Parts: sequence; structure tokens; C-alpha cells
Amino acid sequence: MTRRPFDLSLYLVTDPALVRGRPLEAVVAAAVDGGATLVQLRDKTADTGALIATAARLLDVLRPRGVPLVINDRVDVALAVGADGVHVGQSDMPAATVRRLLGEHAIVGLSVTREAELAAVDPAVVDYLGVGPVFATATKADAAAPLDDATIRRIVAASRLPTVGIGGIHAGNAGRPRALGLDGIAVVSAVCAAADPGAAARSLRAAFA
Ligand SMILES: Cc1ncc(COP(=O)(O)OP(=O)(O)O)c(N)n1
Ligand SMILES: Cc1nc(C(=O)O)sc1CCOP(=O)(O)O
Ligand SMILES: [Mg+2]
Repeated sequence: MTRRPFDLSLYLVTDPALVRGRPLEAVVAAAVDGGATLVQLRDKTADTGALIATAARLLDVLRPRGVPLVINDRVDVALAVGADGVHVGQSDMPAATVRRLLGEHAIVGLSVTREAELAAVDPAVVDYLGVGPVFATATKADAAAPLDDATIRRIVAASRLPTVGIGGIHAGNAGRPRALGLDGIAVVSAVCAAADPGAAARSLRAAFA
């Protein structure tokens, strides 16, 4: 089975509320040019038509740059635009269903917020795990309490999949997820809200390296 290649080093998760009125595709293009390696379209408020239009605009800037686009939660939107994958959480569509609908080549990501959730993860279905929150975050209202270091280390050690840390990560603290063994960092506000998203991405890459 050949899966689409992806790089978790710096995973940009978008939030239209944080981009200060700038076009989302301009923020994403700058971030990718600064070093973002994977992009997730995450918008909890847009209607389906708007999400599809936004996803198509993001693909226009990502395809020439060779960076995959993952859609948060919405398999229908991913299918509609031919996106590269979908990220789901524990209460979303089951990962096995996402895999069945998207096919063997798609990127399927799954959130893990507790060690106990690892038992149900099938590496034949899921490509990577989003582990968090690593730090407290104001971006996701229903985020769990931050994980302690020992728990993150155990999740990383027990996982048979690549892991990306998420939640409250910025250039000033990105060394810690690295030290805990995570394969990459996923950020929302540290790039979307930055005055210069390209510079923010460069700083995050340097801090995690
Ligand atoms: C890379 C990554 N990790 C975790 C999440 C969170 O997903 P989920 O738990 O489904 O929460 P929502 O993002 O849907 O609010 C993520 N989106 N990306
Ligand atoms: C989308 C998301 N998922 C999380 C999880 O813990 O699963 S935390 C989060 C928001 C991360 O935003 P920021 O980088 O601005 O803190
Ligand atoms: Mg979700």
C-alpha cells in the first residue's frame, strides 16, 4: 500500500478568526514559504460551500509548493476538492470509516489526548497521531487539560505511528515537544495570528530543529 508522503515537522492548522482580515491563502502561502510542511484547513463555523471554496483556494497555493492539504473533520469537503487527507478526533467520524471513504492513498490523522486511546489505533488505518494539548491553549475552547511530560513520552514510545504535538506551541517553547520525542509540531495561533507568518514559520522550524 502506498500512502501519500507527508512531513510533520511544521504542521500549520488554520483558523480564519486569527488571520487579522488577511486572505487565508496568503497566510498559508507565506507560512509554507517559511517552512510549514503540512497544512490543515480547520474552520468550525464556515458552511459547506464556503469550506469547499476555501479548500480549493488553498490547494491552488499548496499544489505548486508540493505541500499536502488535510481537511479537519470533513470527509465530504476533502472528497469534493480532492484534498490529500482528513484529520479526525476521538468523537468525529471513525478513522476506519474515513480510510474506507478516502481510499488507501489518503493521509488520515487522529487526535490522541490520553494513553488509553492508543489501544484502538490501527496503524493500517491511521497515518499519524496529533498528541495534545502539549501546553494550554486558548484556540480550542473544548481542549483537554495539557498533558504532562511523562504522559507524552509514554504516548510517543507506545505509538507505532509518527506523532505531532499540538496546543500552545510557539517559537519560545517548541524545544520541549522536540525533547519529548514528538516528530513534529502543529500550530494555529503562532502562525495564523503572526504579523509575519513566514517569519513565524521560520522561527518555529529553527526552534524545533
Ligand atoms: C494535528 C491535529 N491534532 C489534533 C487536532 C484536534 O482534533 P479534534 O480533537 O478532532 O478537535 P478539532 O480540531 O476538530 O476541534 C487537530 N485538529 N489537528
Ligand atoms: C486544534 C487543536 N487541537 C488540540 C488538541 O489538543 O487536540 S489543541 C488545538 C488548538 C491549538 O491551537 P494553538 O496552536 O493556537 O494553541
Ligand atoms: Mg475534530
